[in-house]
Amino acid sequence: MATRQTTAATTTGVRDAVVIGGNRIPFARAGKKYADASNQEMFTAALDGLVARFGLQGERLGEVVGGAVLKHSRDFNLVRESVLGSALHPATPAFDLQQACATGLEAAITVANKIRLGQIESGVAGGTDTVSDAPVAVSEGLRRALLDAQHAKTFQARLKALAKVRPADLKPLVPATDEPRTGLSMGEHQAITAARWGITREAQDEIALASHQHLAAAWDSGFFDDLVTPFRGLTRDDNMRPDTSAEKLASLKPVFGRSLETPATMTAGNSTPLTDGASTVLLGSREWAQAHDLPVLAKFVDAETAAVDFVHGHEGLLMAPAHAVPRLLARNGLTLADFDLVEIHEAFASTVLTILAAWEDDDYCKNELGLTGALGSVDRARLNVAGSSLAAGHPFAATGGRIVATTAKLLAQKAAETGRPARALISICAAGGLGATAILESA
Ligand SMILES: CC(=O)SCCNC(=O)CCNC(=O)[C@H](O)C(C)(C)COP(=O)(O)OP(=O)(O)OC[C@H]1O[C@@H](n2cnc3c(N)ncnc32)[C@H](O)[C@@H]1OP(=O)(O)O
Repeated sequence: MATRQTTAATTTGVRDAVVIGGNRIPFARAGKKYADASNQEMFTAALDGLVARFGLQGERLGEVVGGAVLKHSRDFNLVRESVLGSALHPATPAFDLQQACATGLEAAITVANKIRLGQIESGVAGGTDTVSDAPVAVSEGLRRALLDAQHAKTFQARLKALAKVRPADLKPLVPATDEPRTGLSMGEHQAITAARWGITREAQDEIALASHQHLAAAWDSGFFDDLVTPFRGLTRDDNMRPDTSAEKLASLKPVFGRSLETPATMTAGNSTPLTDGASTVLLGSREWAQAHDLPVLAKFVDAETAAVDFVHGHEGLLMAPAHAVPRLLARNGLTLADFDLVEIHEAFASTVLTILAAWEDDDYCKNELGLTGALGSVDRARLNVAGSSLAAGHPFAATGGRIVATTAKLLAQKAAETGRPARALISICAAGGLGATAILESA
């Protein structure tokens, strides 16, 4: 097992960063309601909804941090441009960051840490992604010819540069969910991991059904009324299928893992659908929230990221959160049983199940995680209780913001219901063998 420098307990001696609230636009099926919406339009809409909700018009915030996984080259300053197009004060700094599907959570970690260190008083974290307006690149041959032609000093030189273009160079490069180092899609990678852990089709469909049922119940109860603002005529996540059933899910044909020796189990129903959308979360110091007369939903306690060597090693592509969480728990003196809520991003239903199985496996925890035995089990009644990415959809960079805002509100509700503090664990896997995890507590 590769050794990793352990981090000292750094959570003391810094002030609290709190989650005040969130706003996202409803998530939309790819190619449907937001087919012609750009990342900038979606992120600005999510941001403006947040500004309106918390009366921040003209406010100069400490920082806005976010990003997109699929970005046009013209969007090099996407988040700053969105701020300039929003009702925030134009002197609000902003920057883009990107950590694949963990982008939104990584943005929240960055903003929370700056607040905790006293570098900023307030900030917004978030993300946006569209597969409908994805950038299409040109081949290396065409790109080189176009650049040479642009730099040519004479008409003849320009023609000479363009004459180098071959018919094969005209083939566009469309983005895919393939891992550059293996050529396998994330679905194919996860199918291998699911087969290795013996995850059944029934267990995956059960997770998918629960996701749709929980999300639909949350929408019906009004839970999202102060977390989502309608956009382009869409008022609810349109990936959600309140009428789906175990029978319908069982009838779907497998789409990933069909070339494996074991039966293929991953379908369109238990995999995240391709989705467009954007999300934002407002964070601040307690003092800033109080001075602005704003509510506090939760405290952003700590975070941990991890990466796995899925290229040369045998670990699954989406298993990094399994490695990050034990380190996060150890640093905070906690066990899995100490969490009232657990939010595990449903990249695929089997991702959730392989991570849960890994934590329950004595040998894996000893050999891969360096623990003395199994990390433990997650009470399923505490898992993704307001639905997750299978039902809501997964606009890659926007998922983290959705999860942080949802979790913070769930924590506030839980604490109010029980009269006791509540704690939540967040886990998000990402392309490239990455994973980001965090702990939130009711304020
Ligand atoms: C770190 C990470 O997050 S990694 C994850 C990154 N995300 C991905 O890799 C995206 C993976 N998903 C995909 O590539 C695509 O969504 C696929 C390949 C799984 C499916 O694509 P499509 O075939 O276009 O999906 P589509 O929405 O049309 O669904 C196929 C069928 O299943 C049905 N279906 C899908 N979900 C459900 C459901 N929950 N209940 C009932 N039926 C369903 C659809 O109605 C459709 O039926 P039809 O053919 O009769 O119309």
